[in-house]
Amino acid sequence: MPKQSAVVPETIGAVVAAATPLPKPTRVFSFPPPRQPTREGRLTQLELGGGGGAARANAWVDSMRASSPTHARAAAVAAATAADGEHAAWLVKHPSALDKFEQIISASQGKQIVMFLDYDGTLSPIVDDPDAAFMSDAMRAAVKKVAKCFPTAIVSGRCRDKVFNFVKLAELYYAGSHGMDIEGPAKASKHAKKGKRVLFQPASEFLPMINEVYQALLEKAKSVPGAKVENNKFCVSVHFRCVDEKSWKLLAEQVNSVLREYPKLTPTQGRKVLEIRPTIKWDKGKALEFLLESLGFADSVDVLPIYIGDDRTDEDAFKVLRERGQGIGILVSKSPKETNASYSLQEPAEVMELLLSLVKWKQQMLKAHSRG
Ligand SMILES: O=P(O)(O)OC[C@H]1O[C@H](O[C@H]2O[C@H](CO)[C@@H](O)[C@H](O)[C@H]2O)[C@H](O)[C@@H](O)[C@@H]1O
Repeated sequence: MPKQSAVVPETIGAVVAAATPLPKPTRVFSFPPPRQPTREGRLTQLELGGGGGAARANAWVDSMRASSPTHARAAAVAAATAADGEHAAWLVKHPSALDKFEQIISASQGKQIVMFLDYDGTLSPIVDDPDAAFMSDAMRAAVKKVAKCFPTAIVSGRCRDKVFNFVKLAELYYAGSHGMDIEGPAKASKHAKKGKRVLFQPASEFLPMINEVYQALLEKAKSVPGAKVENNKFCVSVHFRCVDEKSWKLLAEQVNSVLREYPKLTPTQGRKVLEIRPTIKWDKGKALEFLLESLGFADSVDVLPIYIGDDRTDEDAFKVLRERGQGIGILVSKSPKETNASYSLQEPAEVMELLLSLVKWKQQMLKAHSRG
């Protein structure tokens, strides 16, 4: 009986990565001090098929198939017992944040909680049409309450304006385009004047290139029924969700053919999506650090960042928290996945439950404090 295996982010990359150096990142910014980009979920053009053509595009399509819920479900039916065992073992390593609420609360003793929330799959359910990924009013109300208690930021792969139009809460900070477009606080920032919000866009020089690639991908995707191309300002998403699986390879090859002309762009795999972005050392993890610094917590031990996300790109943020040895990463997933997060939640409904529990706890603390 085949064992259902966790989806390892490096699946696509590992085979070719050994032989393929990362493309040289272009330096377009100097904050914070650059580190090596993570390999997780990031594909070089060669891995996508740019240097080897069809064989590597096949490898990528296989990876997307293996990680698609349809196939995960089929495998789960075939190996239900093994999968249950595996899930139980995974939950021991990444327990439910709801079950371990007391543990989370005790980690926050004497510290300022700062909330970081991914959007798609975390605050909103995954749906076929990316333009219809609305969050519920109840979720919005929960996020609003959270933001009254703790500084709160949305960190999304979406274009910042678009994610703002979904969330519609002016009191939050927003990092769009996988953190490449940040509207953050200026209070404690060295980047702008006191009291004002600042914009930080480390990939701004890529704007013309991204627009060009968006147009080219739009044109190419026309030949693949169901394909959708989304302009996320500093990156572009090519959606496979509504494409017949038989045509995934064709779409991957179309993406290849465009990217071959743009060595400064890198594809990353998300949930039935390929995200094309500038090859710079910037990601959701860097955005988290930037926002913490802007809030005045750069080297502080008195802060507890909590990051909740569901996707491979969120791993960059989980990794930063793990490396800092500070903060709590929570992965939203119904199935076992290789992750740097410490805790898990199954779906957006559980995210909402956790947010409301945090609000309730904070309100009780304030009440107790005011009573003396
Ligand atoms: O960082 P996120 O806020 O999670 O954004 C990542 C991508 O999310 C969106 O795509 C995903 O959600 C869609 C709507 O549910 C779904 O149709 C798609 O298959 C998912 O990949 C968004 O459309 C992308 O642009 C984001 O990059």
